[in-house]
Amino acid sequence: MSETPDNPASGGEPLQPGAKASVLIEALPFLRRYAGRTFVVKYGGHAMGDHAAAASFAQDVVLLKAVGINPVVVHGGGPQIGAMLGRLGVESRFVDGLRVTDEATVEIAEMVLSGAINKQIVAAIHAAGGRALGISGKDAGLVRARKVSRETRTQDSAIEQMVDLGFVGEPETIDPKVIEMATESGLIPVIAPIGAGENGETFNINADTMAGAIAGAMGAARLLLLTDVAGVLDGDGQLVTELDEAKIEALRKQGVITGGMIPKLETCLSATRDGCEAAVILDGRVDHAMLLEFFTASGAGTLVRARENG
Ligand SMILES: Nc1ncnc2c1ncn2[C@@H]1O[C@H](COP(=O)(O)OP(=O)(O)O)[C@@H](O)[C@H]1O
Ligand SMILES: CC(=O)N[C@@H](CCC(=O)OP(=O)(O)O)C(=O)O
Repeated sequence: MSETPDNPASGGEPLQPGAKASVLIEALPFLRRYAGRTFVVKYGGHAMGDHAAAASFAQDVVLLKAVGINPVVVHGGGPQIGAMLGRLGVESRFVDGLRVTDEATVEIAEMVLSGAINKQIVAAIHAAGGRALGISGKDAGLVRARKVSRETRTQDSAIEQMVDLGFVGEPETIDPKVIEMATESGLIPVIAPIGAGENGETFNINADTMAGAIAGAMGAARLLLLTDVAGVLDGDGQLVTELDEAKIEALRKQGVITGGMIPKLETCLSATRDGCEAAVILDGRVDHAMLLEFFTASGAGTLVRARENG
């Protein structure tokens, strides 16, 4: 389908000229505020969906770049790693949202993340008219990782025990020079959540954690976590539009925040403590979710800051 101004790739009725002008005027304060700033976008495996969803995501990223914002994409691929492990007959399990990663698993995780998915996203950005550079945390010393250990409770024991997660890592140091070089050259960095350890070993890093560490180290204006829910929901299933550390703690005590949302919110808090201005959890399945978040006054999803007005 050809993309003319009156035949947008996203479909729908063309806007009247007056409405088009209003949309652009509404975006003006946001364009002025964020020009030249870095937005770290975490694109999760669940949010990737089908070809159309990937194309819509890529268009948003290219548009951000075109208006002078510097998008940095960090991607996941948990479901896709799971599918490949299944095809190869390798069993997999999670502890507190982290995949227990033995030698065979880390090899497959790197192949899926740095190979297949990274290049699919690069291709989608190129198809949308941008230029992307696909790398992992291993490239140019971007992420030095260290091993993660977890204390957890087994079903039949009340005692916390250390669980060896194998080659699961977390960023220890970040050297964002390669990101800055790419950005200054007009490229959009697309980063797979794989890092190298002190002795050259490969570590599998949770993609939220990777994105949060990069956003914090770069002092990003925003960390955007695209997932498969509208944002953080309260006990009545209603979207919570703003959260700080105290409110998160209260929701946790009520048992409202569970599963993958716990590490996600921890990532948001640590990124904002480290220097990222704010994090937003939003629904990556919604067409053009990022544009709705950035360029409309009402925003979308849940905005997280370490402190209220922080
Ligand atoms: N209070 C909450 N609000 C929204 N989602 C929640 C909440 N508590 C737990 N969740 C769960 O967190 C999930 C998102 O985390 P996760 O599955 O790790 O996402 P991703 O794979 O995109 O990183 C949601 O699909 C939902 O099942
Ligand atoms: C250690 C660990 O759990 N790594 C993740 C990396 C991918 C990821 O985080 O992908 P999503 O964002 O799509 O969940 C994994 O192996 O699934």
